[in-house]
Amino acid sequence: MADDGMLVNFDISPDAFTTAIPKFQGGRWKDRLKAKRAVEHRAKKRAIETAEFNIAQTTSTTTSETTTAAVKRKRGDEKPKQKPTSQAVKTGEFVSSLWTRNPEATSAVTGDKEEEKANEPSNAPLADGSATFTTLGLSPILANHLTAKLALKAPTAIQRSAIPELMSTDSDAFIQAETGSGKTLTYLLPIVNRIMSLSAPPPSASQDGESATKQTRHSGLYAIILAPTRELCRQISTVLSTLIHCKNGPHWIVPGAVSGGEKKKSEKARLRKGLNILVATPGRLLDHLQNTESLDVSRVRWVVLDEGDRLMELGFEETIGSILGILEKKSKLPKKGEELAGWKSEAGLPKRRVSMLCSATMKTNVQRLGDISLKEALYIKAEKGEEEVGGASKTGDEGFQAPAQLKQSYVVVPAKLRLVGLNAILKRAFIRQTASPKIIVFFSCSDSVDFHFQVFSRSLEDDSDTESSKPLPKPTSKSTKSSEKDSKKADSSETKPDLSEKPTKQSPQNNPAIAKAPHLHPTALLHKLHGSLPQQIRTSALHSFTHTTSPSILFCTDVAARGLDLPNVDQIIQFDPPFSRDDHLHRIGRTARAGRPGRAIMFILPGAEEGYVDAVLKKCGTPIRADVDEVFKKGFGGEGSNSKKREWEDKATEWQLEIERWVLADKAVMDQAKKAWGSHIRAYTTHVAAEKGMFNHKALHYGHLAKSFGIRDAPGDIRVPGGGSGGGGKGRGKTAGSMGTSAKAGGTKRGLDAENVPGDASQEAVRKMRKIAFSMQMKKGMASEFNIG
Ligand SMILES: Nc1ncnc2c1ncn2[C@@H]1O[C@H](COP(=O)(O)OP(=O)(O)OP(=O)(O)O)[C@@H](O)[C@H]1O
Repeated sequence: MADDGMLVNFDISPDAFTTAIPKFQGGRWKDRLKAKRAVEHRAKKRAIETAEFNIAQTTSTTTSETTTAAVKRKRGDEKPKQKPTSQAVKTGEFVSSLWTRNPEATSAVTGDKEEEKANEPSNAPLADGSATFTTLGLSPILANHLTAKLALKAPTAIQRSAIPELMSTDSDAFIQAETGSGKTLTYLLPIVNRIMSLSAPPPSASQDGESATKQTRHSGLYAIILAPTRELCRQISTVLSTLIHCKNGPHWIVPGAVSGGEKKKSEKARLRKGLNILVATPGRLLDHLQNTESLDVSRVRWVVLDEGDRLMELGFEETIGSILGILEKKSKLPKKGEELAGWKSEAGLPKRRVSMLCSATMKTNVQRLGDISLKEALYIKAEKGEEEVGGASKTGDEGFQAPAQLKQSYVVVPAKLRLVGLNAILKRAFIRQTASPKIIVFFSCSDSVDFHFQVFSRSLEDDSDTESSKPLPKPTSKSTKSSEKDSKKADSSETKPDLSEKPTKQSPQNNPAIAKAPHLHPTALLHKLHGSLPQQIRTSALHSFTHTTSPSILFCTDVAARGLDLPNVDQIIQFDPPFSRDDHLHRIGRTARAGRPGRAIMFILPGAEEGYVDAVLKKCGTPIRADVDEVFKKGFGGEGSNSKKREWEDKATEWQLEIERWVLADKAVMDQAKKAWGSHIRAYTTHVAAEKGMFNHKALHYGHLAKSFGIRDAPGDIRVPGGGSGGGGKGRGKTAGSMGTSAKAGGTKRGLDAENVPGDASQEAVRKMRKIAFSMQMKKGMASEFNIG
């Protein structure tokens, strides 16, 4: 039987409800009440179990339309003809079947060609011998360090195109290359090499006895690198320090980071001590430029804007404009034609301040950033070499693809089956890979990350002597040692990098963002990352995900989508769709880096969302459509074919019911599930206008979606904690369309609640977005569509 698509249990044993509750007489009233309640509780529990049992029994049976129609509740206020006995389960609560009333996919299955041979890598180091680090013009010390110590055999295509140019030019540059192609080294190597040259003896030294000028951390701040997130700042600082601390290298160069997440006082102290290269988030840098007197920017030669489009999306345009204005004002670089005493020793550096903009994608906003930060810039691209910016064909982003070796796929999964689908895909990944896989799963909002983290890290039924009850493994000895070494380095020596956060501050054992996932794999470690987590927890979770030797999964929002270089990620799962084509490219770009293989799969709802395949996925590669039945079959195991009873359907149903019971049993979990459901819907409304046709929240089936969060209540009965009713209307099968705007009104939108944006970036960006959104709302009288995830 069904209610607008929900199979409701009418087949519950009459005993469950008709068993008379005995009258309790005698004794104290408290004891009588206790005994009565115990009996009522047992009766209720039995009813739920019977209901679930019946559902499990009927899942594989096709429910005939005639039967369902007879009991289908009409929309609107009309009462159902037959009062569902499922009220015994709980008023407003329904146990619906997973396998009925699901919309069908409209596109055809391409087949499960996942094992097909991958294309040749497009972002790998060049294997044709056309270039070495030495032929690019780098000093033998650096070149040797790259090959011998860092085991980089050859430059990548973008490095070959850009490094020789950046070694000699005083021109601004826009560097564009696909994800994982080594853009960080592309801009860092020329900067470090040219600063290094300051301490090398001048070419005339042997004849006239001139020696190199002694350089120290006080010689000047030569380069500023701006990145949108703290994680990225930290990552760039680490790469920088590995370059500087090479044998016979430029040990006097001191890099440092100011990106928030620690006391401003300690950042000020670090700046006062003197730095030669500074990595920063824009907000924090502007703050120091305005308030830290000891920050001397008069000799800055390079300003790098890494992840340019993301900087713009986060609303940093104004901040960057102000930073560039201050740098211009405070600069003491000789003007054109001027020869100032004391500058001769800096002959190897650019004579003017050079700006560089890096991005894997190029949207209009990056061009806008180029307009405010670049002058007569070189456009450097991996394939075609450098050309002047401005050619129409070079500025479109249509040509930008995912790395060629990345195997892309999608699976069309109806809303009700999303949670079991995720379980199946994760299990399948562990079955497929014998070694320790690393998997990243992207969600649209932090509440959803939190809920799913709880689902997959819940303990086993009897976990007293199972793996899951054991403490988390300590980080590998190698990583522990390196962390210790890092902290010692940063603390002890003047010439060592000043990384602002140490992963060792929050040990994995007591980090709430790291847990075991015993249901997926006995030794799997589950991590979570989103902007609402404290910085130390985020840093430690990322460190654990990167260094653990156990199978490892990361549940995250788009905070991990850009720039992060997490080694050896095997698979990306886009459980929630990305918010733009660029987000898609950046998310899947966390795998298949520097020539490594990788795979990415995206969940798509049947219907309008399938339009995303032609509109976006096919423009970024050649995606195949995975067979959803195969996914379930492989993930849950068991026999079955389309004509016979499918064993995996029963297994998936059992699993889903277990989750629903688990959600029901604990109010905190239930609240989390409801919050996640509400936030998921709100996030869905923030897709960019151009994609609204495919991601139309009015077409969402709230009831089916609730099931995928383990919630049995009808949408109208779901009270989202802190956000009122998620539904706004009564009825089980309400779609968003019939619910007006209540889902939006329930709380902050995805883009405005800082969940995807870390640190001071978040605060600043969110403040701005709120301001803009507010003024837009005032103008339009409606919610605007900001999307800063
Ligand atoms: N020449 C090289 N040979 C081998 N590996 C390299 C080379 N250059 C860089 N790498 C490695 O490639 C990985 C990706 O580099 P990087 O993070 O700079 O990529 P990216 O182009 O900035 O990517 P994204 O656009 O995603 O930020 C890093 O692990 C880096 O160490």
